[in-house]
Amino acid sequence: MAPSFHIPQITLPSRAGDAIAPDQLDLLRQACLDHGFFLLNNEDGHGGFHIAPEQIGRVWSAAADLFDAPLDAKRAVSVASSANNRGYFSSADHAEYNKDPAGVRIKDNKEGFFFGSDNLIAPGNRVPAGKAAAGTEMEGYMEAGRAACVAVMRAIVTAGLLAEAGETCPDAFQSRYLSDPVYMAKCLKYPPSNGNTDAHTDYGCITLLLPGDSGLEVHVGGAWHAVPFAPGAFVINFGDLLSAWSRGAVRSTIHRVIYNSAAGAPRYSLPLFLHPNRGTMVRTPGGAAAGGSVGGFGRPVGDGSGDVVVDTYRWAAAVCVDTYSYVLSRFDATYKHRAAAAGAGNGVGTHAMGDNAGAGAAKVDEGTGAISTTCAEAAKA
Ligand SMILES: O=C(O)CCC(=O)C(=O)O
Ligand SMILES: [Fe+2]
Repeated sequence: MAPSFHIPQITLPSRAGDAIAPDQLDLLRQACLDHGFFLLNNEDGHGGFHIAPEQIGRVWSAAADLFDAPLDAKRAVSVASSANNRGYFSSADHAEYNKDPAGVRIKDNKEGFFFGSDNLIAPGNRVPAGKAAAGTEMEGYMEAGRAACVAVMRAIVTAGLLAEAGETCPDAFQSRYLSDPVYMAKCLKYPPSNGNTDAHTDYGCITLLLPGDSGLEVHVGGAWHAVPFAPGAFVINFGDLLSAWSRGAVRSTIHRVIYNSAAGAPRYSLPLFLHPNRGTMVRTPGGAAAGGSVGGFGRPVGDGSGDVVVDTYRWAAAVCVDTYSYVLSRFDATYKHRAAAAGAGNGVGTHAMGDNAGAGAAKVDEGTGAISTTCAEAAKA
């Protein structure tokens, strides 16, 4: 049966250990099971997560400032000329990745700046000459967004969605996997007409998106649905890695952006992608090859509606995935310069795992499985 389509707006505490309201936890759990999208309130009061409106205002100004740099200055810090995958990119720097279930093609024509945490390949973000202040603002926003992602990951564990991986304690989960997470943010700009992002799934654990306008769509129940735009709220969605980690309980769903502005304004957006600490191994469920259901959640491979969650099960066999190598493998698959480097054999793009179990098998460590945890906080939930 096709999942129901409702995108709830949820309030979560930002402080580790603060209780999550039971009704909010229920909404979050259902959204994860159905389609993996919800809106996260960014508000103060009743313990709600809060990034100050002043900081949000500053980061939007910083985004506009970065793109205002002359094209030459942007190209001088091209992601293609960086050793750590940082800097300016356009659709020309990306490999094709359209995943529209019906094969519909839209032209991806956004541009962006890629920022990352220091533990992602090597430290050092790159911004055009004269834009250092905007870069610092983006880095400050990434820190605030990282905390929001950690709060959501704790809620996922509290909601029991990682129980099949043996993870039921938010404190243990946070200290084991999120004490020094790997993360990246993209500062994106879409043109006023036909501003698009191809249909895709995100590949990591959690995406915290600050959209500047409507245009985001998600494929559920065989059809595209608009994700509501609520100014000031974040959109949260989940990637292939968390979907696999949760044995399919948390959905990684195909989405895209189609943007046309009546006012002739560009669309800016700020997605932030969080991955666990380097060294984290995740045991995936397998099952895609057998075509059977996966884990006690009984999630079938696809739901017959066309919004096949096949990437959830990108690993046909149950394997232990080195999450950091996996992230790099996705860079190799999606950024042309990294694929080229891998082909040239210079060692930059040699993480050829992730898309198929065969290549991933080199990274398998079957001895590293999930670790059971229980604690009072989970028991309370
Ligand atoms: O710009 C948006 O609203 C969404 C972008 C997105 O899906 C992504 O970067 O993964
Ligand atoms: Fe995305």
